[in-house]
Amino acid sequence: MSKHHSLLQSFGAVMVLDGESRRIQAVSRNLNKLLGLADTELRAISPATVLGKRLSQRLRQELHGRQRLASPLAFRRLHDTTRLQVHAYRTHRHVVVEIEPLSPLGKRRLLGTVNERLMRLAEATHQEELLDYLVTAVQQLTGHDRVSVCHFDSDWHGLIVAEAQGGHLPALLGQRFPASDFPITLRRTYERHPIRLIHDASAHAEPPLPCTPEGESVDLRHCFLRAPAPERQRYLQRLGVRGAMSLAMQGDTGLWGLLFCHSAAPHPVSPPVRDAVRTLVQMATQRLLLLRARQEARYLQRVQDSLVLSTNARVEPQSPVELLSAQAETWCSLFRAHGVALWLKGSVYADGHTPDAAVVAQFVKRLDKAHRHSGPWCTRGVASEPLTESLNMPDQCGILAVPLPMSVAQRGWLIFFRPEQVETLYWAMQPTSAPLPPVMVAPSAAWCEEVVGKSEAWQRVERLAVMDLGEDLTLAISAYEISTLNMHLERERKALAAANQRLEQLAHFDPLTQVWNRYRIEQAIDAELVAAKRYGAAFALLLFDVDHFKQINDTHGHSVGDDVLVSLARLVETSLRGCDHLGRWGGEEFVVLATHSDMDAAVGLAERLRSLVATLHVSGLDQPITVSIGVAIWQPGDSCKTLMARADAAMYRAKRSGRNRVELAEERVT
Ligand SMILES: Nc1nc2c(ncn2[C@@H]2O[C@H](COP(=O)(O)OP(=O)(O)OP(=O)(O)O)[C@@H](O)[C@H]2O)c(=O)[nH]1
Repeated sequence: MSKHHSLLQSFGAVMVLDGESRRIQAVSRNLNKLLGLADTELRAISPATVLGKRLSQRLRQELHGRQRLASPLAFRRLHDTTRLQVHAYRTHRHVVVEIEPLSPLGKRRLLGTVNERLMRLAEATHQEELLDYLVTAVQQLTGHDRVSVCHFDSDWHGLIVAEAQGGHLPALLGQRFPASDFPITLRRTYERHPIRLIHDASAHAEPPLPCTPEGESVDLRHCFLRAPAPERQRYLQRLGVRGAMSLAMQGDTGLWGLLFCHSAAPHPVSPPVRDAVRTLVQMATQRLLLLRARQEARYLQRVQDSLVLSTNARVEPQSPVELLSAQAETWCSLFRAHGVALWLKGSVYADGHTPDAAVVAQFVKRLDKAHRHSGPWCTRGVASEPLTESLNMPDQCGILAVPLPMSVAQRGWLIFFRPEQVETLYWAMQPTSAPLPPVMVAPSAAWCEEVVGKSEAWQRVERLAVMDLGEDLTLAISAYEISTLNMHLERERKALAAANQRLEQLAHFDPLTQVWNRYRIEQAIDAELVAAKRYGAAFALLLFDVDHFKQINDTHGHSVGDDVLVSLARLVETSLRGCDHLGRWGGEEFVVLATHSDMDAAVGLAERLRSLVATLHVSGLDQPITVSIGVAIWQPGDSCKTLMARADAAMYRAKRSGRNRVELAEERVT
């Protein structure tokens, strides 16, 4: 335990009791003065002599099983007008009682003033207004020479953001205190004891006097009256400060800042004023957090408003290139960036000031390895960051990159770039490590430093917002990929349908005449045979053959022969009923399947067709075209083969009987 942990400031007095709070084991030297006791009396006192019987009993009760008094107790000693305030807490072995005089300040008046200040604080709508009002109000209450608010940045450097000046100390507004001024142990202390009062930094600190022979050193680390550590004393001296009070401004994620009250001369602050300042600071901090939360919410809303992508994308999906060219400007202004790149499946899409595509790809490769989790990655010093220092990014200083979880195996990246922002920082006091310039400057003189090679810092809210944007973009790109995939599928489906149709055509139609081929007409005949067998519905087959076709071919050429076949098929097909079918049986032979037809109807149809064909005129052919037709009527027990054989025989009979005729097939002998 370092020595100063058992030294005390003298603006109050301390009594160290045993663990039972029954016996005094040590007191501070000034206790007798505070209580108006003779030095000789000190050795013989008990808690009851100091506090009175009732209060010492109450103290024992309240500390029973508790670490500290819930709130201070006030008392007045017999025959004495001074009111005193008592605080007490337990250490490992002792109970430490701190006693301070209460100034006869009009408590009512103080309350009224504090209330009025609180109301004003609660009405502030901007951080600057709020803090300016806070420092002014605190200075009026405590009378310190200078009251400042110091805000910590993410590196724990403190910037003085508001200040009220009484004139005796130099201004610190806009200056910074290095993080080394606020070591972690000091910051932790503020979590436990949000207020620190140093009445006189130069005052001689004293150890408590042991009152019993076994009196041992007491740990006064948590004592409000503890003396400042020697290094803190020196620090304040360098600042020209003797009286100091500081209060923690506790944010939701840690210490937001500190409120400092400094005076060039020793400066006491009575307990009620301290309480009032503490209330004001707490209220201001709450208000501050609320204002910041509102500001962040407004910013996030703006980012949300720009996230129409996913909704739009569902209606009209855009490609990554389209997305980027439509949104890059908005995104860059939201994230205060001068360039943005989108890395997807090995391709880089970029807008604004970005490094070369090859450099982006290299960066992504490293990032993918080094940064496995789903949150964003950022730096404000590309050249000094191990991941990026060897990459050629001359125009970039800051990078904010968010992964896009496109698939389990592969991530895309959305990357924002910020330029360098040369910043002049004003530091409070010369650094102790730096040698002093030959001409002595006041040790408290500020010095300024130009910070190069850094971009503006990426704010917490920006890192949150970029995750929203990343998610939205992932959705938009996935929607686009799905729609492109669907488009391909649709195209393939159509191509397949067309191929199927072609296949069907080839399989079922005669390529020359476009009427059914033999295979298809046979299928139709078989189907008709099944129906006829089941329902007894008669049907007929008409087999016809062009007369002297060889001679047409030989005389006029094959192509005229083809024309004859095509014209004939067209003519016959168009003159048939919808329920009858025409098929090419082979060569110049055709078959008509006449459904629901008995002998009369079939012969009638054959005759009609025969005379119709005789009227056919084909260009390049001056002779009439005639056909010989054999008609076979379905009989129970018929197959396609037997029916066709009968029709064929009838047709040959027609040929033999002089052509251009219809012959009815003989009935099958059963
Ligand atoms: N142009 C053309 N000719 C074909 C086609 N298919 C078969 N032929 C010809 O049709 C002719 C049929 O002749 P034949 O079987 O002797 O009969 P025909 O000359 O019509 O005599 P009859 O039937 O007895 O009146 C042959 O010369 C075949 O080459 C075809 O698709 N186009």
